[in-house]
Amino acid sequence: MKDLLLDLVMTLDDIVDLNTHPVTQSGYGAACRSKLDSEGILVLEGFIRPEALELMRAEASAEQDRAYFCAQSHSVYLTPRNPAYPDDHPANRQVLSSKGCVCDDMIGATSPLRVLYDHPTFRGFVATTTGQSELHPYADSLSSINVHYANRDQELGWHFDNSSFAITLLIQKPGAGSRFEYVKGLRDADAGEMNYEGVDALLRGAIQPQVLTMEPATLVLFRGRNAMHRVTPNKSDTARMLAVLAYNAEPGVKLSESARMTFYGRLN
Ligand SMILES: O=C(O)CCC(=O)C(=O)O
Ligand SMILES: [Fe+2]
Repeated sequence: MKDLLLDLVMTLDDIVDLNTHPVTQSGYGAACRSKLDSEGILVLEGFIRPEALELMRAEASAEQDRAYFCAQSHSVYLTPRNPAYPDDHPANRQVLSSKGCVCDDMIGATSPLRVLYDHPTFRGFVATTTGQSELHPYADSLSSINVHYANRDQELGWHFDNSSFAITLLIQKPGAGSRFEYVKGLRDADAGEMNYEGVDALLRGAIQPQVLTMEPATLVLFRGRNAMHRVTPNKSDTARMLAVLAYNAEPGVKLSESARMTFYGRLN
């Protein structure tokens, strides 16, 4: 029985197209790192093999009814209202985000998403590519692997991420809409430079963002801390399904309770 079970669990080789994306080779990680450093985004098309992708898609579809859906208005900076500025100032201007989320504790132990997330080779590749010496899962039971759903008219409003990098994997692409748009280097968070003029110009449509067209099976590593980005409304009846793989540079980190309540509707 145990052997039978082991046979059913996919290996890294089953999940990742290692011919196209040799994550086992340090030279590949180094090349990916220089691309991520120079462009702020790394797009690895066809990263997931078709059978593994189909398994991920079937699992994500099966869990969709249990997703926590929330709609919020928030500022581009994801910060509370700053009373020093008027409501229409870029620091306070509100945009809308609406999505469903399935948390880590609902992803099965043998899911290819979890095998990938936990695999030391994959983790080492992500560490090399992002320039971290080590990477750890979240210490809470919800935040490490998430699956996001966007149904018709659901969108992610313009924002900067708090985290230094994000890894996403598109599982299902809708028939129309859900365009990922971004402007790289629009602020310098660590220098405290918020670039209100640039943000205002983007919100007014005076700056045109870059558009990333991605197909299912594409792995994206993105530095969203200083790149303003959004996902436009889904304009079809096919849900957009996207996995987000989150790691921390240090062990023992939990997502804040307020963020867990907002995005997941629960703490554990
Ligand atoms: O859905 C995406 O492609 C991007 C997700 C994102 O920007 C986020 O979760 O912060
Ligand atoms: Fe983001």
